[in-house]
Amino acid sequence: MRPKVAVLFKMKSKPLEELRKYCDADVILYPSKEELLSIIHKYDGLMISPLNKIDAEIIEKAEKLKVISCHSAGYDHVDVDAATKKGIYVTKVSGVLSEAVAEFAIGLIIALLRKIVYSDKFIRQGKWESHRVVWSGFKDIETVYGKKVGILGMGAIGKAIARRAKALGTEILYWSRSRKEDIEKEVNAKYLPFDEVLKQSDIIVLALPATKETYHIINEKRLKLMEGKYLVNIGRGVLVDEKAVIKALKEGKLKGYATDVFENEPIQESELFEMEWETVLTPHYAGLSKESMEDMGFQTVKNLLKILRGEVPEDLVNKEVLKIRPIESIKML
Ligand SMILES: O=C(O)C(=O)CO
Repeated sequence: MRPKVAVLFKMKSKPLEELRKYCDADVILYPSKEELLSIIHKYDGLMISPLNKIDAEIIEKAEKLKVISCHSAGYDHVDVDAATKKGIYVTKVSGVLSEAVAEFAIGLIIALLRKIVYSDKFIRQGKWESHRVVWSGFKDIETVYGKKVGILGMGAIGKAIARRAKALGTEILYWSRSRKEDIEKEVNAKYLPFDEVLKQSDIIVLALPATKETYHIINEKRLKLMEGKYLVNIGRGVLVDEKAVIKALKEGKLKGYATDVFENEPIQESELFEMEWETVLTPHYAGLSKESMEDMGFQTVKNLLKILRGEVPEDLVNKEVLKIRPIESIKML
């Protein structure tokens, strides 16, 4: 029997065609939790985006499920412990998104310091009455050139940001769980303790995954080390205590916050919306481009098919699952 797979996001057509060569695939776009709870028992495989939350309750009902293939580098939207206990393999994608996300991070940095988003709105609202309103009204616009950029998290995305930031004429400081001598050599990046990166950088970029250790890693106490600096987040919303960031922005302590990610997504209202000069906000799409989405779709399909063929993919997140349900016992293709 062909495996039955549910695709819960808008996947590009070519990878979907590839999937359909081997599996019966239902595309069910962003179902509610209730909807998912009522259908999950039918599926051998699940393909999801970061906006599809798969919690322990859903996993409990997933009687036949063997694999959850994430169409993302992050996998914090899946209860991986619950999946492992049930013998469900969880995979992510690696590499294919790094360039797209890094490019976006640089876009956020430039937009934040040069107020590009603010100015666009300014013109559209008919406020450009004279050159004077801009030249004497727009205060504290800063160049990126010559700044110190502190990158927190030096994985593939962090490195891709470092290369681009270097080309903008900045100095690179970084912290990561382990030293990355390759990037130190390549862009002369300086490895420092976490808090030193916060203290010594002008622009701090979060490129960390969401884990128990990184939850609210930028909190009220750490924001005190960041007075007069800019913060850019292309990791996950939960890396920052959003309330503390809002407070620091309101008090003029944090100079600006540009983020693609939020503590609760999709975000409908926030005090951040009112701070048009100090913030740049985008709806979690740093990885989205025609090129990256297709590459990512193929990798997500490849990971899923590998597991259904009884093979271990490189991008397996929960290696402990191999002891709970041996991979050979899955073989459906
Ligand atoms: O791949 C991910 O985890 C993303 O959030 C891309 O924006």
